[in-house]
This record gives sequence, structure tokens and C-alpha cells, in this order.
Amino acid sequence: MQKHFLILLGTRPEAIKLFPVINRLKSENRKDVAITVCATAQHRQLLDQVLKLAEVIPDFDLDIMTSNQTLDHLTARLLAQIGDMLEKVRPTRVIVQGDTATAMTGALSAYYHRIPVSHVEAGLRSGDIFAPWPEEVNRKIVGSIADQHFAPTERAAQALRSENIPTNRIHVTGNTVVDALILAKARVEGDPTLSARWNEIRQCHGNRRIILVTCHRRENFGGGVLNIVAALETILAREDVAVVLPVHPNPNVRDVFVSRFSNHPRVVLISPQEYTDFVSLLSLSYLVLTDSGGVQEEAPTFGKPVLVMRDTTERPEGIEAGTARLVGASHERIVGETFRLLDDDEIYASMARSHNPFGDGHASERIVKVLLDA
Ligand SMILES: CC(=O)N[C@@H]1[C@@H](OP(=O)(O)OP(=O)(O)OC[C@H]2O[C@@H](n3ccc(=O)[nH]c3=O)[C@H](O)[C@@H]2O)O[C@H](CO)[C@@H](O)[C@@H]1O
Repeated sequence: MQKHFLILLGTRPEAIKLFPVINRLKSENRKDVAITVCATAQHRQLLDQVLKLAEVIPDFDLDIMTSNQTLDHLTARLLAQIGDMLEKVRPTRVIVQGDTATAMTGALSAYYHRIPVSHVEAGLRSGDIFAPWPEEVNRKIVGSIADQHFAPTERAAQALRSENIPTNRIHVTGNTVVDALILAKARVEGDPTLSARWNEIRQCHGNRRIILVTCHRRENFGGGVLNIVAALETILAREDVAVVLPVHPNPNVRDVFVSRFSNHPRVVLISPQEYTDFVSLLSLSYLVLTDSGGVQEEAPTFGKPVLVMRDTTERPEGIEAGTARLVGASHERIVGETFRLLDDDEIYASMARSHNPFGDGHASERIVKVLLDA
């Protein structure tokens, strides 16, 4: 029987984590398999950067993003437009990734149309429906609809089993972000012009240790971001560090970082970077301060310690492996843990092991096998 997979993606991390699956499926070149890619463009600019790099051209582009979009309006528009598109395309299976509004409405809409759903990066749970908000509930909704759950780790698979998902529907695959990262790393290593992009930073701050900072989570908007900025100011009182910060375009974070740091001599504020540029930046940094999910999964490949600016994480594998620590948006903990890493070589060495507990680079291969064999 002809298989027709519809792959939905809306944000930068979904594109990063799904392009290895899309490209792998395409490379199988099977006559009995059709692939349709639909971008909802929940985040326009950040998504387009990755699609271009990965050479993925969506068959449908719903171009859903509006300025200051609220979650409820975004969700309503997504649900209606994905539903109309499914009506037209009538795929045999819908594939969604992670925990965005696109993934959640994509799964719900597929369910309304009685189309089975595969969930890539299934089973991540923080146990707190407000952290991360609204992603924790988005994942649970997708999990209750999907009939193929691609769990990145054994722990994620265990979380699904404890929610009574039948074992034969759970496949431990590794996280596709490691597949994407390996491709990006090879590109950076094979093309010296990519890392030359950072020569100016190296020249200005060659003797200083680079702290790479990313911050965009909803839970940190407001007081959290202000605490993070104050912590960075304390850290920057030291002359031996420089901060590089790709500023997320969301005004809730962008305006605060730009107003506080645009004239600081040791803070490099840059626009969101293409994936390969970000990967090469990660490789030259000394440590990472982040509230991102994907960056927590990527940093261990380069042996970079990660301080996670969240109170909980659905990725305890990094904490257990000793490559990450939770510091919340607490001034005291961010400063304290950063200073320990800067001043104590033993602690730094114990966290800076290059071992990635999230995947081995073969996740998309395993996912495609299940998709084709089912
Ligand atoms: C609650 C939560 O954790 N949810 C996550 C969330 O995504 P996130 O927190 O990982 O989101 P971001 O931080 O935006 O993206 C990160 C990616 O972007 C790359 N990057 C970064 C800066 C830059 O300048 N250029 C880049 O290319 C970077 O290397 C990395 O790969 O949604 C995903 C989708 O469902 C889920 O998988 C995932 O659970």
C-alpha cells in the first residue's frame, strides 16, 4: 500500500530535529512512499534559516506567524489551517516533533481526521505543567494521540510506559538533534570560512573565556530575564570573561538584553545565527548558560559544561551524566556555579567530558526504519 507521510514543522528547533528524518526518508527513494512537508511558520525567520541550510523546501507554507501572537489565537489558527490542509492532502500518517503549538495542533487535527500520528522526541516530562509552559502539556497531548512514539532515551521510554502507552508502540531511537549536529559539525570542520566567521571575537577576546548565553523561555519572561541580566553583570565584573549572546527576536527578551548590554565592551550581542554558525560558536565557547532544550542536548558533544537557567528539566540525562547543572533564573546560583567553573579546574574538567547521553547520530535511521516497516 502507498504510504504518504505528512511532516509538520513550525519553529527552528523542529526544523533542526526533523530535517535529518526528512532527508533520510527522501534518500530511500521509494516509489511506494510519498512525502509532504508542511511548514506552519509559527516562527518565520528562525525557521527559514534552517530550512535553507537543510535544503528542505516545504510543499505547504501556512505562514501563520503574526506579531504579538497569543497562544490561544495561535492555537486556533493552527488547528483550523492544518485541518484544511489535511483535508486536501489526505496523508496516511502525520509526523510531528517535540512540544510546540504546531506539534500539538498537528496531532489533534490528525486525530480529528482519523489519521495516525508519529511523535518524534516523545516521552520528555518535567512533571510540572507550568515548567516548561506550555510545552509540557503540548507533549502530553501529542503523547495521548500518537500511535508511534520515538523516545530519544530509555528514560523517556520509561515515562511513556508509566503512562500506560503499550510497549510495542515505543521505540528508543536517540534524539535526532545529534544527527543534525553531526552533519553541521562536519560542515564546519570541512569549511574553514565558517569558523573564520568568529575571528573578530577571537581577536578581541582571545585570552578571555567565552560564555555563550541563550535565553528565550516563556517562564523566564519578566523577573527571570531581569535576574539573568543582573547575574551576567556580576559575572562580567571579571575581566577574564566575555559573553556572546545570540539575541532571540522575541521582544520580551530582546529589549532587555539590548538595552542593558549593547554598549558593554565584553558582551557581543548578535542576531540569531544560522545553525552551522551557532555550532561553531558552541565549539569555541568555554561554558554555556542557557534555557534552551536543544542547546542542553548539543553542548555535551563538544564537552562544554551547561548551566541550565530553568528550575526543572525534562532532560535529566545531562544532569545525571554530570555535563549539566540546574541553576534556575537565580542570580546567586548562576553567578555561584559560573564562578566555580571559571575558578576550579577540577570541577570544570568533571563537567567538560565529551559524552552525549541524548543520542548517537543514528536516530533518523531508526525512525525511518520503523516508519517504512510499519
Ligand atoms: C521546552 C523545550 O525545551 N522545548 C524544546 C523547544 O526548543 P528549544 O528550547 O531547544 O528552542 P531554541 O533554543 O529556540 O532552539 C534550539 C536550537 O536552535 C539552535 N540555535 C540556537 C541559537 C542560534 O542563534 N541559532 C541556532 O541555530 C541550537 O543549536 C538548537 O539546536 O522546542 C523543540 C521543538 O519541539 C523541542 O524539541 C524542545 O524540547
